[in-house]
Amino acid sequence: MFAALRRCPASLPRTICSISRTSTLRSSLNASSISPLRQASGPLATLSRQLHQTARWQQGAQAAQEAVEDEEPITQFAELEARGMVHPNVVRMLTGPMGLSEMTDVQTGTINEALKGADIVAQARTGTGKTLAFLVPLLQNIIKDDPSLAEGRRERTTASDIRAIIISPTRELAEQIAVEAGKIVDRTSVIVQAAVGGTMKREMLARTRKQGCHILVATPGRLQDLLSDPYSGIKAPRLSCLVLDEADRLLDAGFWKEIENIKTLLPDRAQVDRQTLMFSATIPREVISAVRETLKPGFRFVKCVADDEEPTHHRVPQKVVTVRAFENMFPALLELFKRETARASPERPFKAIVYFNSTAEVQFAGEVFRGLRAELGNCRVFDIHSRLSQQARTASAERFRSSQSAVLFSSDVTARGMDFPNVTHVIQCGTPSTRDTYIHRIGRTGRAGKEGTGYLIIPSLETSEIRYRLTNLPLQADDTLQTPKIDMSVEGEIPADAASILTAVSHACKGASDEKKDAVYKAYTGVFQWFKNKQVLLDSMNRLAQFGWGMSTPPAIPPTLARKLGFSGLRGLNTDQSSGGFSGSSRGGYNDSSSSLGYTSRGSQDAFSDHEGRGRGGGFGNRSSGGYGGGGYGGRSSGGFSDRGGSRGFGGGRDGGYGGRSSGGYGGRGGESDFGGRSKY
Ligand SMILES: Nc1ncnc2c1ncn2[C@@H]1O[C@H](COP(=O)(O)OP(=O)(O)OP(=O)(O)O)[C@@H](O)[C@H]1O
Repeated sequence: MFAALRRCPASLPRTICSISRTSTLRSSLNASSISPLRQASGPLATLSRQLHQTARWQQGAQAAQEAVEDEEPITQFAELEARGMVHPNVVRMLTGPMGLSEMTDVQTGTINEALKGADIVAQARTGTGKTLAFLVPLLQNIIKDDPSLAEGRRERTTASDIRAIIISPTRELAEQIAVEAGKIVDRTSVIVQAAVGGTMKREMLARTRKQGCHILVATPGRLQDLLSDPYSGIKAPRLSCLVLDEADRLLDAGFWKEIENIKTLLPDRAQVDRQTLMFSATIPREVISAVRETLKPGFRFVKCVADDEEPTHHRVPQKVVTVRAFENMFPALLELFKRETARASPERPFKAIVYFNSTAEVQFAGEVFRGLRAELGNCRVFDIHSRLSQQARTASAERFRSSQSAVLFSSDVTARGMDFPNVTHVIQCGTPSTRDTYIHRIGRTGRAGKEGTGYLIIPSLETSEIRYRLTNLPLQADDTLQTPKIDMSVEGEIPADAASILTAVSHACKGASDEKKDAVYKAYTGVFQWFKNKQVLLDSMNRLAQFGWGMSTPPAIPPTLARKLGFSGLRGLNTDQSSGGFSGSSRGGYNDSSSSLGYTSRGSQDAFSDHEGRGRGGGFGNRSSGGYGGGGYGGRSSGGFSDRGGSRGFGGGRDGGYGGRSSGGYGGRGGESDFGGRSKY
């Protein structure tokens, strides 16, 4: 019942409010009685009609508001108009062009309360309509304060009359929210502007000065810059609402300082009353504790996911594929793409987002898989990450959004809030940095009631880590792919289709730029900082360079950096940046045949034994299906990787084969590209 949504006095311990769908009560106020239109013509007649409509609506709204004060909450958008709670020019956009009728739980839980002016912290699963849950009351409250804005007369306004500010952690999300806001204000005079980093500040300012602004959607850095710039002209002296979308992210260490600075640039709340709305799919307890003092007494915590419930959607199965080693990752990805593309239908084409934990991996995957498009039925391949210009980021996002079938390789710039239509698969390569990151990423599929599938592909050395990081999630082991199990370092017979995948990936990786491989190699040292056994990590990275990328010398790590990473003195470490080239000599401590370095099949088994041993202790998800936590994959029999069909060899010495010697230089690198691992926003 809605009564479960309790008031949360700021001075009392936090109240966690749960919410459930309620039955709809018919309103005593009929929509047609609110805004009857008289026949008239000409601009004056139109203006008079609009003012009359607004005046009538205001009267109706007041009466209706009083009548419904104690009624059940509203669950249909149309009722917001019928009960006089939201202006018809807003509601009819929602129910008309936007095609919405029933409100989601989080909308029911927040819109009613936010319309009354309460501060709100709302937590609801991904893709459940949180954006409209704050946009609708925010807009209505602006109209309530200034009814002349309800009509679409487009009167001139200024850049210094901002009534609401919405802050989003990422640029793409800010732009998306601004587009959504632009839709619902369409029949009003309310003006929406977006201000995001990476775009021309001058252009934004010129546009905003010309058109004015009532609702500003911004990223923290750009907002702080605009508000603190005395010449920007951007001001919010009558600010009535502040929204923090993805609030937990905005309040974590990465943005906290900027948000605090922004608050000092806003009107004093003692002088100008302001509503604060905070939304996210994940709101840790600490966030509530941290913000309690800054919220008005009586704020509501609308929690649409109970603590003991899974935070992800039941209709999104989530599978974990464990690959033997780093070098199995891309073959597993290609095998999965091929299988899922084959299963797709014209009604439901394959559309996937693939997340990696570093920008370097995203860039490399983009290059490699663009070279493999023929294997994917020519489905489009995009990448998006913080190293692209904002223009290129926006272009990638837009192209992916409008594609029927495509793969988007992404860093966490798209992990939160992005509403790409009809994403069928979210594939996460490597364990995400936090459980919340996993939840937000998986939330890019299965949105607004649709189906979707999640895959997590992890190297076996991460098995114990995911049990630690990804608790209380419905993860299921999946060992239906062939390539994850193949030991690339030993010869053995493998099925023809798997061999063909390995060959294709091998060619594509060998053809990819050395610079990107170097960047991935260094990025791994950051991504896997948590991994204690540095020798095992280095061995695994070197296996990737050798068997995955066909390099005879692993990329170099400068001595100073090696020291910082705890890599100094490790077996197989190449610190010689000037060695330049695939010498195959012992200088880099790495070549195809050097068994002393532990790159024979046995050596690699040893490298993983630590984790395989630990994996045995627990298992994960559906243990009976095997393959996860059940120990390592067995060694291969000798005999050479060969295509069973005999058409394509996969032997160590063959061109294009794994472990083959490569020609071409591997020069020393200037600078440290992408070191530090985790992708930035
Ligand atoms: N009441 C509704 N009925 C049907 N669809 C809706 C409704 N409200 C919103 N939607 C649609 O649902 C999709 C997801 O909405 P939205 O992006 O606001 O989700 P979200 O909860 O903010 O997700 P995230 O947690 O990922 O940020 C959008 O395409 C939106 O148009």
